Amino acid sequence: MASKTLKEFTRDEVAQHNKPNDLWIIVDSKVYDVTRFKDLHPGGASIFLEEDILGKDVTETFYGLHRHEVLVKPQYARLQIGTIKGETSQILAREPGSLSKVPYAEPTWLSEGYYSPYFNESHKRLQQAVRKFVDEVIYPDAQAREEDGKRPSQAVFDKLAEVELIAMRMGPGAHLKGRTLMGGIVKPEEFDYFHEMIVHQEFARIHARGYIDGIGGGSCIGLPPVLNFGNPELRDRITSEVLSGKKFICLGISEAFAGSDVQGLRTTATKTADGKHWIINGTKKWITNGTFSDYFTIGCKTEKGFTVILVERGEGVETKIIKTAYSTTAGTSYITFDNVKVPVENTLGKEGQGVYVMLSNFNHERWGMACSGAITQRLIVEECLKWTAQRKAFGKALNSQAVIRSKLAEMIAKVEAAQSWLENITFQMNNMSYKQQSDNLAGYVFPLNVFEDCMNSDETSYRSIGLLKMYITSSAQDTARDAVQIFGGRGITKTGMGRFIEHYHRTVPYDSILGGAEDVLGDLGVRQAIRNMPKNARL
Ligand code: HEM
Repeated sequence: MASKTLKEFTRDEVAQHNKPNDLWIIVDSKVYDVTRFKDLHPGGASIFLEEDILGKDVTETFYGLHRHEVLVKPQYARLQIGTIKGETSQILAREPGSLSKVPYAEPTWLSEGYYSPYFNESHKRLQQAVRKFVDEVIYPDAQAREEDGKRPSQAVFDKLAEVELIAMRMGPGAHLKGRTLMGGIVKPEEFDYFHEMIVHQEFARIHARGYIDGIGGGSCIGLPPVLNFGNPELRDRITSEVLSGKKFICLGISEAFAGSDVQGLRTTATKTADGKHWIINGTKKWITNGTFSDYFTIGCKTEKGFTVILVERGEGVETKIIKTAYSTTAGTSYITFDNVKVPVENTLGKEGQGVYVMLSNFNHERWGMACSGAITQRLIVEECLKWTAQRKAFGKALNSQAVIRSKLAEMIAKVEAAQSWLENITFQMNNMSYKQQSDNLAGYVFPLNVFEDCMNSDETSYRSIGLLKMYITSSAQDTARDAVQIFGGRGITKTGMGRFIEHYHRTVPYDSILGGAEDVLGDLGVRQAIRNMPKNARL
């Protein structure tokens, strides 16, 4: 609207423009000339010709049918010709980087007037900067890519790399050393799991589940084995390429033949006669980011057992897209390896000990998913609180119905519980060594039947990350179902008012399957508790 001078009108003046060939309306103290637009209106022309619309204030009707973003789009914003004298707009689009004032739309630590024992000034600085970055850089690309299904734009990866967000998404550690994080607002040595939680939670605010995986789902799980088990040359080269956003890596374990059952995997790696190379044959399925990855951290069967090997894209490697319920922007792929020759130096960890390599990042991955799962659920609470306040049915706001309030109560309680539990676990992680985290928060889950013998004999784990993730993903599915009921037909429609609800409901099962299926994780948590029952405990 910057180029157009807006005039001021009285409500009486607007009311004069009440004919089909001269039609103005008022929305939130702004005056729109919709004379020509009415014939292009996606909701039809006839609705503008009603007595209560022609020349009238239609704010309430408008917000019962449209998201505010409609008026912000340039093609519709230009319909505004003026404002009402002496009035100011009440409804404002959220400023990039700002916090929501809707109750429960933000976790307690970001809500005005509340306190938290966990977060300090550097956490707050990071949260503000990442939220602005997400609003300005990631959200627009995420929404466009969800539409066209293409991979996230390289320009976004370049910007992510510039502020070291790709590195921060890997969590605290040596890979952050010497890097300038978000323009220097957090020092690498002070970066802890709460900082990482902030990054995951802010990223998850884009209402685009496939895109979240598209901008780094593969590297978050494919790079750690290289970081922790690759030889120094390999580790440094690949880490630098991936963290600079120039190259991409993914983790390939599951196959059409087997997922959790590693013994059932069929991809083989056989050594050449001179012992210098592996020859890899086999397939992988459901590999996030596979279609655009340059590197593949894959599980193979070798003479000595399960082994993890890094494969570079080249002769014999083919990737093709798998269409899943979420967007192809995640690059979910089917991969074939036909006689792929790989130097033995690309072996990650020891031959036959791939299970340790694979398990080493499992807890971290699950916890990361719990971070984003807790926040996407919260976004749905915000959508529902807004919708039930602005939508009228039987002459009253939806939230005046007890049955609606009861659903909202359930949703709010779940999301608050999820975040509190997550923050507690994150605090434990910050204060524990890696071994203590494995012993006390995780235990091995994948696949229990085969690798029971891998478990630490001194394991004391019973505050389980697995149970936390199970709770978040199962309550998320309840919330998705309730939200669809609240939004009705709009909750199953890909455009308009309920589009984020439709998206959430369609993609919410991802978190309950990826990184450990919900039931398996729940069972693991209870088994750990049972194993840790004191021998002398009696009623
Ligand atoms: C400046 C004024 C308006 C603009 C720019 C506008 C724009 C739009 C757009 C873009 C849509 C497509 C759905 C969406 O993306 O949300 C739509 C749908 C619709 N609009 Fe409007 N509109 C305006 C005013 C109105 C008014 C005053 C009414 C009510 C009398 C109305 C009734 C509808 C209806 C019934 C639909 C279909 C909604 C659905 O499918 O659920 N519009 N409008």
